[in-house]
Amino acid sequence: MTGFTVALVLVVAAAGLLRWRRPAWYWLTFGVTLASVRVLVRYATVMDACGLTVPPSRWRLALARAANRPIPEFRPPRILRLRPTRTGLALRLKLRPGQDAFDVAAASDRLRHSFSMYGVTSRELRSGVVEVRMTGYDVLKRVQMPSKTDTRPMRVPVALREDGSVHYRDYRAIPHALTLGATESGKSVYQRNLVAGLAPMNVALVGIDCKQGVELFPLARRFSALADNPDTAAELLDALVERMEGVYQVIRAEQRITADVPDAEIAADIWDLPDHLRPTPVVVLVDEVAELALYANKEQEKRRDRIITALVRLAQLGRAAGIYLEICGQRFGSELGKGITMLRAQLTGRTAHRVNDETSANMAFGDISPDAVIAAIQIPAEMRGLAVAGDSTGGWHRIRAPHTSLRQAVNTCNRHADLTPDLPELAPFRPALPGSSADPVPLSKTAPATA
Ligand SMILES: Nc1ncnc2c1ncn2[C@@H]1O[C@H](COP(=O)(O)OP(=O)(O)OP(=O)(O)O)[C@@H](O)[C@H]1O
Repeated sequence: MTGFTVALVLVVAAAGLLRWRRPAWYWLTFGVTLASVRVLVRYATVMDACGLTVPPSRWRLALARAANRPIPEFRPPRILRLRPTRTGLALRLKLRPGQDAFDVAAASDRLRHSFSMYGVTSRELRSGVVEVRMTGYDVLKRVQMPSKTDTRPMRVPVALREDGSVHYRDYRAIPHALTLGATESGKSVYQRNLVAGLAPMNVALVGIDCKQGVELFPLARRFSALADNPDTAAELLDALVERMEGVYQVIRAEQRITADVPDAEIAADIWDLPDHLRPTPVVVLVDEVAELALYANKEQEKRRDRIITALVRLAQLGRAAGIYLEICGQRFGSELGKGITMLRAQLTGRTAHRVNDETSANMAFGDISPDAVIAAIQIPAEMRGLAVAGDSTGGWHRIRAPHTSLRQAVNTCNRHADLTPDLPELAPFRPALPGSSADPVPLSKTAPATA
C-alpha cells in the first residue's frame, strides 16, 4: 500500500468513527462539505424526481423551435443561496411561476432521503422565496446549544428545534405559556432551562411549587418570592394581582402626563414607559398546577376558587403590567374544575412533552393544531425531554432542551443572585436562602413517633 492509500484509509476510518460517535463534529469536519457538493450536484435531478420543476415557458419553447434547438428541460426553483450551518444546510430558493411554498413543504420527506440528509423542513420567507433547512444528523439526540444566541430582553434560548435552529421562549411575543407532560417526561428540566436562561436578565422570578418546593426552592437565591403550598400560593397570587393593579396605576399616571404633550408616545404597557419608571417584569413559574386546583372540603374549595380567579386575572391583564405566567403540569383540562378552560385559553404558548393519552395531547393543542396533537402522541418514551412546542398561530416544532442538571441550574442562579430584585409587595414571600437556619429540618425530627 502506498502512503497515500494508508492516509486515505485513515481519514475514511476517522470520518466513520466521528459520524458514529460524534455526529456534530463529523458534520463540522467532513459532513458539511460532502453534503454541499451532493446537494449542488444532484439538485436538478432531485427536484425533477420530487415534482418540483415546471415546464419551460411558451416563449422559451418558441425560441428553441425557431432556433432549431432541442426542447428546453423542465426547470427547478432557482438557488438564491446555499448556506452551511452548525447542524446542516440552509437552501434559499426562488420559486418558479406556478409553484408555491406548500409544494416544497409537501416534498420535504422526498427531499430528505434524495439528498441523504437527516431532516428537511421548509418555510416561506417572502412571496415566492422559500428556505429549505436540512439537518445533517439528529440534532435532538444530544442537544448542544450554540455558544452565541440572539439574546434580547425577556427572550430565552430554551431548547433546540429539530431543524437545528434555536427555540426561544419570548415573553413579550407570547406572554403566558402552558407546559404539559406525563411524569418523567422532562418538564422540570425544561423549566430549569428557563430559569437558568432568565437568571442573568433584569427580571423578578416568582415560583409556586406545590411538590413541597423540591424543584424551585434549591434555586431560591435568584427568586424574589416562593410558595410551596396552596395556602401560601393563594396569598402570593393575591399579592401579584395587587402589584399588577399598582403597575396599571403607574401607566395611567404616565398617560395623564403625556396626553397633553403633542407627538409624545402614550404608554400602553410597561415597555412604553421611560426606563426610570419601568417596573421590573415578573415571570411566575407554577409547577404541578393541578395541586392548586384540588380540594377535599369547602374551605379548600374556596381557596381553590381564589387561586384560579387570581391566575385568570393575571393571565388576562398581566401582560401590560409585565407579569408573565409559565404554568406546568401533567394535565390541564376541564376536569380540574371551573375557570380552567378560561385560563388555558389565555396561555397561548404551548409545550407538550410525552403524554399518556390523546386527551392530554388535546389539552395542549386541541384548540390550536390537530397536527401538533398527533406529533405529541408520537413522542417516544425513551426520548425524555423531547417536546412539541406550538402557539396560537397553529405553527409547531419538535424541540428538546439541553440536559441541565439541578446542580448546574443552582450554580447559574447563585452566580446571578445579586440580580434578584426585592419587590415590596412580595416581601413576605421572599424565600429563606438554602443553607440558612430556616431550612426545613429532617422529617424524622419534625414528626416524632407517638407512643
Ligand atoms: N432534555 C433532556 N435531555 C435528556 N434527558 C432529559 C431531558 N429532560 C429530562 N430528561 C431526563 O428525564 C428525567 C425526568 O425529567 P424531569 O424530572 O424533567 O421530568 P418531569 O416531567 O418533571 O417528571 P415529574 O413530573 O415526575 O417531576 C430526568 O432525570 C432526565 O434524566
